[in-house]
Amino acid sequence: MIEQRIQQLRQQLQKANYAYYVLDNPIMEDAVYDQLYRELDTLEKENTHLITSDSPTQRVGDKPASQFVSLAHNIPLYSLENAFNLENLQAWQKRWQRYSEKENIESAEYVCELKIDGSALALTYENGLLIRGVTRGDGTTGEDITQNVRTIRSIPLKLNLENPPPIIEVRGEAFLPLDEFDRINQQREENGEALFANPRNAAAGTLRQLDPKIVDQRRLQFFAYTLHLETTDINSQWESLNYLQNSGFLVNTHRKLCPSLEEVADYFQQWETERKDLPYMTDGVVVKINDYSLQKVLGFTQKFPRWAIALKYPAEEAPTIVKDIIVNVGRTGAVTPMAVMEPVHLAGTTVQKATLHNSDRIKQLDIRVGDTVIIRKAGEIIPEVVRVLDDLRPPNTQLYQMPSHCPECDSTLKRPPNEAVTRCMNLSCGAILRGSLVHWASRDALDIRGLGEKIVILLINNGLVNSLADLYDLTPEKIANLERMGSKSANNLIEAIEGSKKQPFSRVLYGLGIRYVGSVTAGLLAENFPSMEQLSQASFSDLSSVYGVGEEIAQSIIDWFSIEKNCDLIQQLEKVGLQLEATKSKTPTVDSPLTPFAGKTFVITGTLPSLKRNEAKALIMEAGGKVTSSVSKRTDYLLLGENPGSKLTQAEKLGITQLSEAEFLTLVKK
Ligand SMILES: NC(=O)c1ccc[n+]([C@@H]2O[C@H](COP(=O)([O-])OP(=O)(O)OC[C@H]3O[C@@H](n4cnc5c(N)ncnc54)[C@H](O)[C@@H]3O)[C@@H](O)[C@H]2O)c1
Ligand SMILES: [Zn+2]
Repeated sequence: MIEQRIQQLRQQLQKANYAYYVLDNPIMEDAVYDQLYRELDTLEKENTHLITSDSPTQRVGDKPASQFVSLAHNIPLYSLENAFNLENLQAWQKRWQRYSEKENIESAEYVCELKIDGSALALTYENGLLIRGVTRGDGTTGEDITQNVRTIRSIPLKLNLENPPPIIEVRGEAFLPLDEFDRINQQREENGEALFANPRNAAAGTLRQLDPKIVDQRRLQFFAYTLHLETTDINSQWESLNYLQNSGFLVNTHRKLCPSLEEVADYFQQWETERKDLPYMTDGVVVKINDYSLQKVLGFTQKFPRWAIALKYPAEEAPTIVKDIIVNVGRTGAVTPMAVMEPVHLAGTTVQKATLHNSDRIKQLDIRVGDTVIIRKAGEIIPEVVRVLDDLRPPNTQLYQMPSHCPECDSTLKRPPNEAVTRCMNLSCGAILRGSLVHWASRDALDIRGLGEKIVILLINNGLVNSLADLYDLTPEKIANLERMGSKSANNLIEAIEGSKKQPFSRVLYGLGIRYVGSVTAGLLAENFPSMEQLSQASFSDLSSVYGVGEEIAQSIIDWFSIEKNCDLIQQLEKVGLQLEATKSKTPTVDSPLTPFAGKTFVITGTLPSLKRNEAKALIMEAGGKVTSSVSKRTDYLLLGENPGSKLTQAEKLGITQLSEAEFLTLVKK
């Protein structure tokens, strides 16, 4: 079993290496590669008899492709050990201290450098003149690309030194600045050529272009970070960087000399956000022991220097193994398949479940229990399975079939024509009732504190609640005996339920959980149809002609009121005293502190860093403002997110005030 996993991981990593190093066209994210690599490395360490010399853990990079002359490096170019968090970093410090028998020293001086995501080069200067430029290749042999290297403007052809040493070797990273990367890809798109996956691969591909003229047109740059020089004057990495800078190289200015590991941690955290504003890609921080004599004591493993480590930033994609596929029935009856996975760290949290959306998506992915999959989490959304790594599939897996019956109530599941979603159609299904109650009590709906999923399950299982309206028949006596309840919390809960009767009509409407009727739509509907009576009588065209209410929503409302059970529910809710009519809306006064945007018109464009569109809309409306979809002279504010569209251009033309999410939120909170 383990032997087979090791075999499969090796094959998968070799394939990835070939695509990455030889074709400059990666087949997976770096973070996914890194994690599969770690899995292999751990398995090999636990089973040392299974290590083979051709394993990807035993060598650096891959053999270069053959168009260029191969050259052996005088001094090998090593890879860097990876750390993925501050604990890894501390463990590394302990390791090198033990190795150097310097366990007693508190710490050491470290040089922190940004880890530039490009391609490593080794440059040789004889008597101050550039004579050779070689790629890293597999670390021992690279390709002679001197002609191409000569086109890079930040690489001096002649060193800026009065008495240059007879021979010096400089290493550093060739990279493409982001704007240049965009320009090249734009041009490639216009020419119908394949696009580069990322700036690193574009840089590596460019360096290995056979035509130096093309290389010259793509403005590669180079940061120098390693100096090999036979001299006694330079005793540390920090001094060598300054020497490189004085010799005419571009050395990254964001380097920092840190007296201890705490400063390293600060540097790492600082650049986690600031790196996003840099005009080039970085994927971490390289930490190097400053003192050359200590570096010498530590030396190298087969692959890495022991005196340096790359601390990488968390990724949004990671591989993991599927342990089970389950389905979840939501409050609308929608059946959502979910993958249950080996827990994995992703963008700062541990993840165990990912959505598989629906049966079409499952078919498309062909995901099976036992598969290794890549999951992704973008922003705050539930993680999803991006794809299956076929090469890592164990033998004898079974095709996954969606269940034909509801796991809650056992009624037959249906998939309406033209819909991707499978549904439980049984309106008395326990899952639907449970989901409806939780939604009813949720913050944006009736906001009933203390009525969470656990209590809802208890109420249903004890036969106390069979519909939303039953909540209002509960008494402290009826619920005081429930598990973990007690008389105090029983009283509180009943009080909270009672309090929900004062919640405005729009919240009741939202709380009903009619499909597509979110809290913003509920607000719009309540404004245009100020009572449940009026809403239930509204025709399709009445509904769909309301600004912001589309045909889909209109149909969904009509469908909802056509179900007898729903109409009964409305009657019961009316009887128990919920607000089924809107109270006269007060016109907000301009300087009311609760309505800082009274009468102001907003347009939202781009992706906001933390708020969803609907949340932003709701905040604006709560603060007395309104949201329209296009910019005009009447627009007061443009709420500006990332990748804005033409609305920004329009707003700039009209001189409309722009707000970032942060600025907006401070105004809202005033
Ligand atoms: N996506 C894939 O399929 C795939 C395949 C193979 C490798 N990879 C990636 O490549 C990595 C392994 O490649 P690697 O051996 O080049 O190691 P590495 O990228 O983890 O670290 C070594 C490299 O860092 C670079 N670097 C940037 N700034 C530096 C600085 N200031 N000081 C020193 N070095 C600096 C150098 O190019 C050096 O060669 C993996 O961790 C993985 O992320 C990805
Ligand atoms: Zn059901």
